[in-house]
Amino acid sequence: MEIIIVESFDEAGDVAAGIVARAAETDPELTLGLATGSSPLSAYRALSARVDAGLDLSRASAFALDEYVGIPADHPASYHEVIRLEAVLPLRLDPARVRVLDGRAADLAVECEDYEQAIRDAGGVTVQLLGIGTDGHIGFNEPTSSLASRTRIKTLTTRTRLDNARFFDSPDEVPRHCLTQGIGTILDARKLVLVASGDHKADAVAAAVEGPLSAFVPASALQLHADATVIVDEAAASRLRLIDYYRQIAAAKPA
Ligand SMILES: N[C@@H]1[C@@H](O)[C@H](O)[C@@H](COP(=O)(O)O)O[C@@H]1O
Repeated sequence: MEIIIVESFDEAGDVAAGIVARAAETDPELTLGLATGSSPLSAYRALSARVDAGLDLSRASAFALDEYVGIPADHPASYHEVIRLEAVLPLRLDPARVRVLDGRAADLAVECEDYEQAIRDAGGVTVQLLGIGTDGHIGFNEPTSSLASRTRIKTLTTRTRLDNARFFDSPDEVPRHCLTQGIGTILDARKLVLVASGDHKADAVAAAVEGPLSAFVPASALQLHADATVIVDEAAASRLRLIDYYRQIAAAKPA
C-alpha cells in the first residue's frame, strides 16, 4: 500500500486527480469508480480543472459505489444527484455511460446482480476512488461486511446515519438501508485510491492501514490489493504509527 501524506484537503484532491488523469490519458475509454461524501470533492474539483484545461473524460464509463434505498433519484441527498452535480457535470462525463445503483428498483437483489454484470461488461473498474467512514467503512460496507462481499443491500449503522444526517433535513430522514458494491467488488478494481481528510478520520485510517485485516474495519481490505494508494492530510494521518517511514518513502521516491 502506498501512503501519501499531504498538507491539505486540496492537495489530496490534486494528487488523486493526477492518478485519475494519468489513467485517462493512457486509456480514454477507462472505467472510473466514483465515490460520494465529502472526501472525493477536492479530487473532483482538481479533475474538473484538468478537464477545463483539455483532459477529455467524455469516453469514460463510470460506476458509483453505492446508493440509499428508498429515496428518489432527484432527492438532494441521493447519490444519483450527488454524482450528477459533483462528478458528471464538472467532469463532463457522458451521462449515458454513468451508472448509479437504483435504490428504488422493484427487485433490489436483481438490481445488484445487474450492476455487477454491467461492471464486468465494461471490463471492470480501472481506477476506484474511495472515501472512508469514521467507522472504517468503504462504500457502504459497514463493520462486519464480508471481505468477499458483492453488491447487495445493507443496513446502515446508527453512526453512519448520524454522520450523513447533515445531508438531510433531519436525522430521521436518513434511510436505514442502502445498496453498495461489496468489498470483493471494490477489490476487483485495478487501482484503488482512498482519500481521507480531518482528525475525525484519523482512527479509521490508522486501523485500515496499520491494524489487522478485519471485516470489522472494512477499509483494511485495501491491504489485500496490489495497487492501493491512500492519500491523507496531516490530521487524518496523525494516528499512523509509521508516519515517519511513509514520509521517508515519499521523499526518496524517484521523480
Ligand atoms: N457511502 C459514503 C462513503 O462512500 C463515504 O466514504 C463515507 C465518508 O463520507 P465523508 O467523505 O463525507 O466523510 O460516507 C458515505 O457513507
